[in-house]
Formats: sequence, structure tokens, C-alpha cells
Amino acid sequence: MSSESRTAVVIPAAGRGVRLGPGAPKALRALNGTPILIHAVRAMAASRAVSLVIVVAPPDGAPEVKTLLDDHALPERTDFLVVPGGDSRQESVRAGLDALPPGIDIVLVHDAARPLVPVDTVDGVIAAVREGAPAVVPALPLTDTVKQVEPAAAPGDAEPVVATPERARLRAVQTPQGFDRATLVRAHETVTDNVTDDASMVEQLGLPVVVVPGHEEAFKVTRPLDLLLAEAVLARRRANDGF
Ligand SMILES: Nc1ccn([C@@H]2O[C@H](COP(=O)(O)OP(=O)(O)OP(=O)(O)O)[C@@H](O)[C@H]2O)c(=O)n1
Ligand SMILES: C[C@](O)(CO)[C@H](O)COP(=O)(O)O
Repeated sequence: MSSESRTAVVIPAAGRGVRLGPGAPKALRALNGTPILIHAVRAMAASRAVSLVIVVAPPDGAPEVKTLLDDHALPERTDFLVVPGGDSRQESVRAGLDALPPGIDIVLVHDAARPLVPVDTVDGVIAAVREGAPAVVPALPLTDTVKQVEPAAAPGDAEPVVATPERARLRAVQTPQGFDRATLVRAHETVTDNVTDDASMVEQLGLPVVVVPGHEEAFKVTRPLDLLLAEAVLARRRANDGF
């Protein structure tokens, strides 16, 4: 894969955001007055390597998302497409892949719910795919110890611990995850299990997946506390820009 390779990003943004609590679909909720999705789109378009961003909107929300993109300032060098999503993240990513035009060699998949990922992380993922890795994930070491349990028989029951994986070998995986296009398309055509990220589909094909450094600001806005943290990160960025 050369430095001439063209890169597109698929942004799944069709989730409801149930864990964030009642309200509009998560990607459309405000973070510092601007929809979370717009922050995520800008984070991807900040990379000069990205020529196309495909936003996967809530199933009945594509016209609203198109209007949202038109109403916010975005880099002119980047093209934008909006397609309707599906019932699961996997279906939504697949809808985005179906909309890829010819001439794209590298595809990134980035959660709308990770609006603050720095551009250096995006560029690091793209560089690793360009260097020949078919699948690349940004990730961080864990700070908590992790226990594998036997899930509770009834809500509230104690859960027996089965194992304690060696923490030093575990990584918490973020997005954007980057792929050689043909590999990601094949993974989505082949793997039918419900999985929680795209890289694990490539693992199921028996192909190598590599980890590059993630970033603490690439966290996923999942619960209400994450939204508070995201506001605080933006406030810190504004304060730093002021100096
Ligand atoms: N049917 C779905 C479900 C999720 N996503 C997207 O996948 C990303 C990661 O999902 P998550 O953070 O779990 O978002 P939600 O599914 O919205 O959250 P929840 O599980 O709390 O409802 C989000 O950008 C979300 O919009 C999607 O495009 N289509
Ligand atoms: C893809 C992901 O962000 C990697 O950590 C994560 O698996 C998405 O999980 P979610 O439950 O759909 O938010």
C-alpha cells in the first residue's frame, strides 16, 4: 500500500445511545453546543490523508444528518456522504461499506461516539495500514485488573470468578480501526456472528491485526459521566489554545 492510497472513513452513528439516557440519538446530542457527530466528523477530516467520510445515520435520520453536515463548517478537501444505518453496529458499518466508491484502498471505521480522538492517532492508524498491516487498532494498556466471571444466574446475584487474565498483555481497544479495503469487505461478507468491533471479524478470517498507540482523549461517550469528561477535555483544549 503506497502513500498514494486513498482513504475513506465510515462513521457508524446510527445508535440510540440507550446507556447515555433518554433523548435524541447519541450522535445528535450536543457536546459544547455542537452535535457529537460533527465533532467526530471534524476529527476524521482533520487528517489530510482522508478524502471521503461516509456517515451512517439513524435509519430514518439520513435527511436530518445531511442538513447537519451542510450547516456546519467542514474542510473543503474532504467529500461527505450520508447513508441510513441498521439495527446493529455491524449492519451500520456494512451499509457504509456498501457506499464506498471505486478508488478507495484504505478504510477506517470510527465510532461517532468517540468525538475527541486526536488527529495524530488517526494518522498513526493510516500509516500502519499503508506500511502493510491489513488491520490496525489503536489501543491503551488497562489500569484496572480484569476478572473473567461466570455471568450471574439472576440480576444482582454474585458472579463466580473464573480467571484473572495477565493485565500487562491486555489492551483497551478504540477507534478509528483501519483496514485494507478488500480485507474489511471480506470480513463483513464472511463473519455473521455478532461482534463488538470490526477488527475481531478480521481475526476470525485468520488474518493478523496489529495494535498501535491509542489516546486517552479517544474515549467512547457511553454513559452520562463520559459526556461530562468530554466537556472537560474541550474546556482544557480551549484553555490551552488561549496561550
Ligand atoms: N445500530 C447501530 C448501533 C450503534 N451504532 C454506532 O456504533 C457506535 C458505537 O456504539 P455505542 O457506543 O454502543 O452506541 P449506541 O449503540 O448508540 O449506545 P447504546 O448501546 O448505549 O444504545 C456509535 O457511534 C453508534 O452510533 C450504529 O451505527 N448503529
Ligand atoms: C468498536 C469499539 O469502540 C471498540 O472498543 C467498541 O467495541 C464499541 O462497542 P459498543 O458497545 O458498540 O459501544
